[in-house]
Amino acid sequence: MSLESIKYKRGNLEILDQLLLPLQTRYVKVKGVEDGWKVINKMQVRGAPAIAIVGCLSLAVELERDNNSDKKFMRQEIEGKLNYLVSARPTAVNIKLAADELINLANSLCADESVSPEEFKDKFISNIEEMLTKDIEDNKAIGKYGSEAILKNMNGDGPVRILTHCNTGSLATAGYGTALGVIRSLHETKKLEHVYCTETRPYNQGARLTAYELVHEKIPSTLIIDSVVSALMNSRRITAVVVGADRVAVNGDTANKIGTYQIAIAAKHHGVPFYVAAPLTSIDKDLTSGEKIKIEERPEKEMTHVGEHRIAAPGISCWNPSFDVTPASLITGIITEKGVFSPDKLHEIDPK
Ligand SMILES: CSC[C@@H](O)[C@@H](O)C(=O)COP(=O)(O)O
Repeated sequence: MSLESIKYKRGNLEILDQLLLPLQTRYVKVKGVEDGWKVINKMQVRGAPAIAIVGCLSLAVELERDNNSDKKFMRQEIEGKLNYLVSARPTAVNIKLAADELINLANSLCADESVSPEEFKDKFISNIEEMLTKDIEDNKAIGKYGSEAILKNMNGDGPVRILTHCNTGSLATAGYGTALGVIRSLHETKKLEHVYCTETRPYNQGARLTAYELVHEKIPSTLIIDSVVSALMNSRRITAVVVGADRVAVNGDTANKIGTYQIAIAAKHHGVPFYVAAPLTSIDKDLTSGEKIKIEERPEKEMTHVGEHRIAAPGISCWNPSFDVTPASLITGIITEKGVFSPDKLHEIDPK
C-alpha cells in the first residue's frame, strides 16, 4: 500500500507531517484555512499537487463547520480565503489554478437563484473533494505514458536506470505520484533495474522522503548526494532522468526544485533523455516563458542548520532559492495525463 499523506473525511482533514519524516510518523489536524496556510508555508505538506489539494481541503473543512446561509457572504469569504492560501508558497501554480476555478464556481453558484445556500456549500465542497480522486487518476495516467515513452525511446534493450530529484511521490500528491509514478509504473513492468535519487539539499526531500517511499515500495534504489549527478551519468548508463514540476510555462520552460537545472545540463552533456512529469494543473497558460516565474526564497536556517544543529560558519550570508527554471531546450518530453509532449507542442494539448 502506498503512503497516505492526506487523510480526509468530510469535515476532517489530517496531513502527514513531512518535517518529521522519516523518523516519526505523525498526522497533524488541519482545522481550517489558517492551519492550511501554516502547514503549506512551513512545508509540513509540500509538492505542487499536494499543496493545492490540502489548501483547498482546508477551506472545505472550514466551510463544512460554518453555518452561513448568505450566499453572497460565502462567495466573498471563499474568494478572500483562496487568495490567502495561494500566498503560502508562490512558485507552484497548481493551487493558483485550483483557486481560480473554485472562485469561478462560487461566482456561478452564487448567481444561480435555483441554488440554495445548503446546495451552494455542498456542491462547492464536493468539487474540492473530487480533486483527491482526479489527482490519483491523473498520476496513474502520467505513470503509464511516462514508462511507455521511456521504454520506447531508450537505446537498446539494456537495464532501465532512472535518476530522479526531490520528492514527487505519494507524499507530494494525493497518491501514486508524478515522476515517482513513472518510476512506480516502470517497476510494475519489471523492466526497472535501479533508481538513483538525489539528496536534494537543503531540505533533503530526496534523502528523507523519496528514499523513504522507494524503500517502502521495495524499489531497488540508491541515494546520491546532489553533486554526484555528473559522475553518475559518466560512470553508469542512466536511461533517463524524470523529475516533477512546480510551474511549466507554455513554451515548456519548467520551474522545479533547485538543482533540477544543473541535472538537465548534465543530462544534455551525457546524452541522457530528460523528462518532466506533471499534471496539466502544473501548466501556467498565462506564462509564455519561464523568465517571469516567481522563485520562492526560503529561510537561511534551512541551509545553515540540520534540525537544530548549526553546520554553516556563523556570520556567512546565504542565498536559498527553493526552485530553478530549466529551459525547454534541455527537456526531452513533458509527461502529462494526456500523453507525452515535446515542450514546443504544449500549446496543442486539449485540456478536455
Ligand atoms: C509532484 S511534486 C512536483 C514538484 O512540486 C516537486 O518536484 C518539487 O519541486 C517540490 O518542492 P517542495 O519545495 O518540496 O514543495
